Amino acid sequence: MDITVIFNPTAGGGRAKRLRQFVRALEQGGARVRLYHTRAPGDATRFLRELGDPGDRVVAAGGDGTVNDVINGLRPGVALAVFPIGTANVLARELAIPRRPEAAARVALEGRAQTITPARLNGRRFLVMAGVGYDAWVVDQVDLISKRRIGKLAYLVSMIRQLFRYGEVTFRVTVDGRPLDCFSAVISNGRYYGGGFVLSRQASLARRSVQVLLFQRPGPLFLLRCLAALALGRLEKVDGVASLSAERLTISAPGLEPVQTDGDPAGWLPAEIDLEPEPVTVLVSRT
Ligand SMILES: Nc1ncnc2c1ncn2[C@@H]1O[C@H](COP(=O)(O)OP(=O)(O)OP(=O)(O)O)[C@@H](O)[C@H]1O
Repeated sequence: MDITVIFNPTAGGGRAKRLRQFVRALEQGGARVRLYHTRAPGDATRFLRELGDPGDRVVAAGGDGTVNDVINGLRPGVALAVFPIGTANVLARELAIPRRPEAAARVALEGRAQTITPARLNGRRFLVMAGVGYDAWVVDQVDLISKRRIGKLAYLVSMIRQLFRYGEVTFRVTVDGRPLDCFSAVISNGRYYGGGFVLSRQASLARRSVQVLLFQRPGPLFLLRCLAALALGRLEKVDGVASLSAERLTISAPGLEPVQTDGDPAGWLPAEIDLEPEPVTVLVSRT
């Protein structure tokens, strides 16, 4: 079996030792491994698009941002595997992909094939979620040097800093033709968010739709209530949070507003979100 491993050396603050253990386990399992170290954001997409034949499967060794770069360069019919060595690894958590190198290698070699439907933001695929407003500001303003040093805590610092801006900007989100206003929105393709928190109980990676969560009340206090509810997995029960299933939506705002997908900066509004026609095959644990 031929496997291409795309390794992001910056993911999770650097995990070279774990990568060596993972590659060794793949080779001991009989695979021929081609290893590529990414050099910059988006490099994995370019590399895979230019590569003639990636082999039987492509492994994204990194966090959600690395998986995002990989699925944007993945050819139809090639299976994706994940070695979760990023900071949050939301997708791997949702699909129960193990973190230990030997166990993750076993899944990459002989896991069960599961099809999932990527969503798209302005034509670029994402798997986990997209956001505008508060969470896009948090991602946009996170200090990358602190992220390397203190990991998830860097997000906490950015979250506190951005809290007081929440409510200043009104977004227009048109959900399957229905115009709605909000102060932030998260578009979720999967159930989890920011690690192990359940964002939406209705979302599913297997379903051909996304779940749109609209935050329709202003003010930091409302936002704090939402964050507390998120921690308890009850965000959709908060008065002032609307949760709608959708196949296509557009988002706009008066000024220059950032968007995030899968936890990384993804350009600026306006945005159109829809679903990829072709599903992607991901390898998951058999048990
Ligand atoms: N060599 C590189 N130098 C700098 N950035 C890179 C490099 N290779 C990839 N990237 C970018 O690094 C960003 C972060 O990667 P990734 O999300 O995989 O790790 P993480 O942030 O630690 O994990 P998670 O998203 O699960 O919290 C991605 O946007 C990716 O495009």
